[in-house]
Amino acid sequence: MLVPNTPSGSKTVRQAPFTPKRPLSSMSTSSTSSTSKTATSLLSSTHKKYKASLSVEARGRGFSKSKSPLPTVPGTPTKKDGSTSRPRTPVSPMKGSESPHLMPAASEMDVSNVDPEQVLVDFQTVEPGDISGEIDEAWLKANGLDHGKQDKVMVSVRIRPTESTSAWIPTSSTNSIKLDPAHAKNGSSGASAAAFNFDAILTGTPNKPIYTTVARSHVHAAMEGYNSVIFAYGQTASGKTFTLSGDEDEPGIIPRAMRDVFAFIRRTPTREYLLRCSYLEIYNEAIHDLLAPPSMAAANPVQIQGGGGGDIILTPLREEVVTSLKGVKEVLKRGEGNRRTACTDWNDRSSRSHSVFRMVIESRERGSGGSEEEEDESPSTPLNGRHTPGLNGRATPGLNGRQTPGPGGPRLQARGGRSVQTSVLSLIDLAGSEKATSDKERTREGKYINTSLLTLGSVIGTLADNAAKHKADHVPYRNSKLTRMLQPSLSGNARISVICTINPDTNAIAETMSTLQFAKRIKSVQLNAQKKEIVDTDALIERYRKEIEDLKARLAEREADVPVRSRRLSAREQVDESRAMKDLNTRIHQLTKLILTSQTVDEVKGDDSRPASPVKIDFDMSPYQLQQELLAARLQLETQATQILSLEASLVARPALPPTAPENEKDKLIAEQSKTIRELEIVVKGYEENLGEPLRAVREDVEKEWMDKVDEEVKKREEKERWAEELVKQLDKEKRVCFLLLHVDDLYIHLLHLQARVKLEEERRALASFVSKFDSLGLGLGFAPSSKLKPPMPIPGGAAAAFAERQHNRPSITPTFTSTSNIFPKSTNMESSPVRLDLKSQPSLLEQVMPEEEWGDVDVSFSSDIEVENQLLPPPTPSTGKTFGFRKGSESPVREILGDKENIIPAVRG
Ligand SMILES: Nc1ncnc2c1ncn2[C@@H]1O[C@H](COP(=O)(O)OP(=O)(O)OP(=O)(O)O)[C@@H](O)[C@H]1O
Repeated sequence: MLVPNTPSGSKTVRQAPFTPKRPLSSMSTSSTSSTSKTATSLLSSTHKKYKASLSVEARGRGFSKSKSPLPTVPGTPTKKDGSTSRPRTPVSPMKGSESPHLMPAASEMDVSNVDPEQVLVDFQTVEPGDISGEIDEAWLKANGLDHGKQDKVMVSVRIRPTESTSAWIPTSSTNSIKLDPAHAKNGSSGASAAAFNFDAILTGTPNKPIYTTVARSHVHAAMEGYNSVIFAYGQTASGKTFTLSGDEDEPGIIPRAMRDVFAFIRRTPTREYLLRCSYLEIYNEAIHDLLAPPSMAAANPVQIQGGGGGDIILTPLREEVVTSLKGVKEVLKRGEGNRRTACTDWNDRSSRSHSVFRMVIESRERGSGGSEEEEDESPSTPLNGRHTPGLNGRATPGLNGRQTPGPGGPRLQARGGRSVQTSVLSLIDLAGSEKATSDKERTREGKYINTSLLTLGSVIGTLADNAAKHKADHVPYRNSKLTRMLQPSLSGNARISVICTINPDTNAIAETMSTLQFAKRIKSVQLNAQKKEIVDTDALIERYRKEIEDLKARLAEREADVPVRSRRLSAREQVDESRAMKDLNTRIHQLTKLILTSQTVDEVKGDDSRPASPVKIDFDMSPYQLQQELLAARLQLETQATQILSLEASLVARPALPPTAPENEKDKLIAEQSKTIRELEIVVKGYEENLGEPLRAVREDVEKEWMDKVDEEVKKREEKERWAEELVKQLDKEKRVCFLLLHVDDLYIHLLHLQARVKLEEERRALASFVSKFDSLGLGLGFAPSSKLKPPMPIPGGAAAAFAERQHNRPSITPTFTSTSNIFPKSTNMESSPVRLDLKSQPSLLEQVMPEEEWGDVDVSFSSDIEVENQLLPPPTPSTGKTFGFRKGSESPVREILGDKENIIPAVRG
């Protein structure tokens, strides 16, 4: 069994997924492998627990790695977690945009925004915490591990720990590895059991020995002015990202290298440094700037342009100046957040792109700081109390005539005869070669990945052949973006260290064999890295002139070619073309200014350090170039407008999903919904065109025809309503008049009635006076009670008494006024017969309560009647007649019936 390469006594606590509960130290002691032992002893002296908080950079990716079990590899019968979580949508490269701190719109440390002279780092400015204390210099020297000085690519193999049986036998003493004979030709795989020899065979989980062995010398070479490239190559899930980035517990090569950079500066008091970082990825054969805001990165993929002498220019590529380890961590974190990773059949967070982290290191000797000349030349206040050496106004735009202009070019100025060294440290995490997966998107990515890796393989193969046979065959660098980008390094101008990661499982023998073949080929590539240094500042002007001429010639060539080419180019390519021309033009402009400025120091300094304004117009541009600029700007605006619209539409169309829903489900649903929306839009459009229009026309015709009729009907109805209203009003009026008439009738009858009474009263009085006269004359007929013997005899006052008696014996008479019509039928002559006898003794009209409302509008009241009667009648006298009282008791008038007539006598008041 393969054992992790952990030194005994090591305090490293991280456990490989395959060794869950056993301390690594105990495992190493139980090992029977001689190779492990060798490696263990080799590294034991350097192992201390790495306590630096480098985790920030690696957390995003490392977290899942440290927690997830070691994934199986292609060919493994069971897929990870039973395939339930597959396939997952790749993490969007724009993910970082969700987090504002991950994606600032523009970094203050963007190299175009800072004055390089103000961000120099030297041994005094390096924080003690930024220094790697883990490297034992003495141990390094003793073991002679400075492979960076060799002219060959340094090739190491790292074997990922496995829980199952390893098919490979590593021999650390000879740095070789071979297939277990049980699995060799005679075995199932059909592969050869021949041994492969490399610079180092590495096993185990700790990343520190890996850094020390395969990367540190190359990082130092970069600090000393050599271009250096370190990359990890291997099949998917073999441990490339773990090796380069690592995780929280085991920081990988990148974080360790950055710490080492600052440690190096701290140890080098004679120099000062300018550090710039960039981070990019190659995804599906397009290069994206991982430090640019996502929208910009998506709209402007990075282009590779060939510089003079085989150098390349990457544009537009953001470079961020870093002055501390913290700054590097932030840059790394931002870039990692934007990397494309996805869950594949074999790896939870498989890198779907090749990622390249670059650090441009410029340095120059520190000045004495005390000379008068330097004081004069450097009026600006030095950063962090340090003194910036004197300047002679010369920038260092080109190195050996081959230095790339634009991004990546030097910013530091060579001063006072002191040279500026420039080098680039590239740390590359390649995407893993893989078999077709169960997911379409992954398979498509896999094709791109495999193609570029194949191209890398054939480039390396040709280079190796050329080196072995002293040939100069064409190297197909241009067949992929990866090889095109690596061209300057692979063609010899860099120190290269390759870590080939392998999965030792028996089911991955073919892939591992292929990785080892690649490692073998690249081992034989011949390198010849040179330091890049500007020493002779006087010669610079000549170089500038030459470079200006070259650039002008290239520009003229392109401009001459434009009319023909622009017909063939797409809009996008035209934009790129105009951008490239703009770059050339800017460079010419800069260089021209620099030459002039060599005599006018202040002017240069001001121009050079000021960040370019985005709206600054370059009046030296030709009309054609300005037109191209305009076109490019317009196109960009249009693209952005379309992007905004489509983003808005997607936002609106976004279906409601529970916030807990996994990303892949959301994406899937959004995609489905967008598809449905598009289909519906097409259907609606078709409907509108084919059916909607005719239907609308028919509806309009019908509406027009019927609208008049409807109006007419409405008018008629309104008229009828008005007529009905009038009628109701008329009826009301008539009803009112009838009512009035009715009461006038009643009143009239009442008056007649009163007249009749007055007349009767007069008659009664006349009769009474006649009777009393008659009596006074002695003619009154009073009769004594009669008998048979005695006939009746007149007595004095007898007539009045007889009259009274007669009155008394008369039946009562009650006038009835129940209703006018009842009392006085129309046919009745009321004047002649105003009173009638009521033999049934019905209550008198005067006894009835007359409802006031019935009299409401008639100005007649009882009181007035009573007034009239009071005036007409004498004061009441006791009467034998029948009397009827009003309801008001003693105050009520008294009604008296006299014979056939009725009289009303007012009641006695008080
Ligand atoms: N030496 C190691 N010790 C412990 N765990 C390891 C080691 N190498 C890899 N792993 C684990 O294996 C898993 C896959 O590793 P990693 O993501 O680095 O593979 P990769 O080669 O980068 O894959 P891909 O090409 O798909 O991106 C991770 O969970 C990682 O933590």
